[in-house]
Amino acid sequence: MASTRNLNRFWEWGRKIICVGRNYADHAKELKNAVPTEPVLFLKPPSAYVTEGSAIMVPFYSHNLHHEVELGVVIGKGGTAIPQNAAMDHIAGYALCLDMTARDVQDECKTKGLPWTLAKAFNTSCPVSEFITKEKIADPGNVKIWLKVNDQLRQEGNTSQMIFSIPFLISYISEIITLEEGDLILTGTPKGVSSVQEHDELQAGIEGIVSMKFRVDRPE
Ligand SMILES: O=C([O-])CC(=O)C(=O)O
Ligand SMILES: [Mg+2]
Repeated sequence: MASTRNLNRFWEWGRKIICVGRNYADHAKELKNAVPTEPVLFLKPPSAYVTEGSAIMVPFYSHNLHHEVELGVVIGKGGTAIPQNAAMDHIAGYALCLDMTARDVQDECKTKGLPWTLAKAFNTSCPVSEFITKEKIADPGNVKIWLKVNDQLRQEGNTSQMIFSIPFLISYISEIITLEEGDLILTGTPKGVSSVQEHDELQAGIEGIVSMKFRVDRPE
């Protein structure tokens, strides 16, 4: 049955944000990580969402906040162990997303063998664009995503470079974590991640589809 709830403001639903790491070989390599043979997964809480008009806040405990531009997939129909050949039917649409990462804290977590929660899940760590209906992206496996800091191009990639495809990810994730309507999957970032400072302006887009703008700030 079709849902009567409006996914245009999916970030208000309070559902899961499931992130895929190291899904582009060029980014895995730039951080000197091995190219994975299985998806690397982590989570952000819904309190991580921030939309245009509000600032991205540098966590007080970090001095190296990185941007990671990623294509986000918004789930329209939930499911468990969704077969790859049915995966596209479970998508309601897309959003451009930033996986903001406290890289210094992540490095420390890696060294100590600790989870990435403090590096990835803080308030405002998931800026999102407006909701993009499924029809607007004919092939999510072939769109160009980009990000500029203060008008300087830092990241540019194509989702065709993903190691694990969107149908594969939906199938893989849903075998472990049941997907629900309103969930968001962040599909990983291409190379070019770099540091941002308070007062920087981030601009990002999916070529021909959407663009968005965020300012970076630091709590007093
Ligand atoms: O922190 C990382 O490098 C892993 C990650 O999120 C990504 O590859 O998008
Ligand atoms: Mg990421």
